[in-house]
Amino acid sequence: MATGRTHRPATRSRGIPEATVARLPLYLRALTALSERSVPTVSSEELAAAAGVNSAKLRKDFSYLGSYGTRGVGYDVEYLVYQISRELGLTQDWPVVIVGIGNLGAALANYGGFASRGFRVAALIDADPAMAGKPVAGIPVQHTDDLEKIIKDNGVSIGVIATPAGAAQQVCDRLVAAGVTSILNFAPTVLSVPDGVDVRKVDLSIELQILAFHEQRKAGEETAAGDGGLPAAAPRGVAADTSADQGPDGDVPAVMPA
Ligand SMILES: NC(=O)c1ccc[n+]([C@@H]2O[C@H](COP(=O)([O-])OP(=O)(O)OC[C@H]3O[C@@H](n4cnc5c(N)ncnc54)[C@H](O)[C@@H]3O)[C@@H](O)[C@H]2O)c1
Repeated sequence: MATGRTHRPATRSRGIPEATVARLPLYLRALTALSERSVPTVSSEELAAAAGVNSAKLRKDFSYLGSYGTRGVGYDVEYLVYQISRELGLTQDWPVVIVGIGNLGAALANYGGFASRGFRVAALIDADPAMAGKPVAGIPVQHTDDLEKIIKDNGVSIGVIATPAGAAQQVCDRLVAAGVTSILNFAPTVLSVPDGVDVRKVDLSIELQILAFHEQRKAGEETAAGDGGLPAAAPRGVAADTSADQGPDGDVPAVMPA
């Protein structure tokens, strides 16, 4: 039984390391922005800067995709978008269910960024009978009594949990029993899942706490500098790495099965 996240070997079956897989969405985001500006090619240095990654690492990552670019020209933006999308499994449609349609669940349902990245919100599920049938983002909310049927009918493998913490494990268990194998958890609790189920946790308050830690250090350094003494904390080249390539524990994140 794995807790919170599943443990996978550092290298996936197709030979692409997990750390590379975790950076692919960063490249894709940068490449999509270039594509929207109709930029035809990009150098590894430019793309690395846009993605916030070291350029040698980027070239190594792309070598796993069999993409080496052309000397003096760089990488073909459209082709790389296609290659990375294919590698991440984004060239197919992924039906997603959101469970818990309160403030957060409704905001997620209204977020257009899922559909544009191939994640179709197939159903919204909530335990409150008063919400059943009410449309949110144009989709009628369905009651949790029908959760298993909804998952099966829609062939859903990805579930988003936006319930209160106390309900999250039970919701998770039902999703997994119904066939969901990837869970994005917004509830502030650690979920237990069987092997083979991937869990990604999003917690904005943890991100804020990390920023607060850095703010505190900065304030300490300023005070010490003002005193004319040594800095209270050694200056630390803190990479502003709040990107998704690191989980909150600094581990390489588990990824959704492609
Ligand atoms: N990860 C983050 O950064 C972040 C940010 C905000 C909120 N949250 C968390 O997200 C969750 C939702 O927050 P919110 O503000 O939307 O709360 P909310 O109270 O507005 O909504 C919760 C919804 O879940 C439903 N629900 C309760 N038990 C359920 C169950 N067993 N099955 C299905 N639905 C159930 C409720 O009927 C309600 O509609 C909380 O756990 C909160 O702590 C996380």
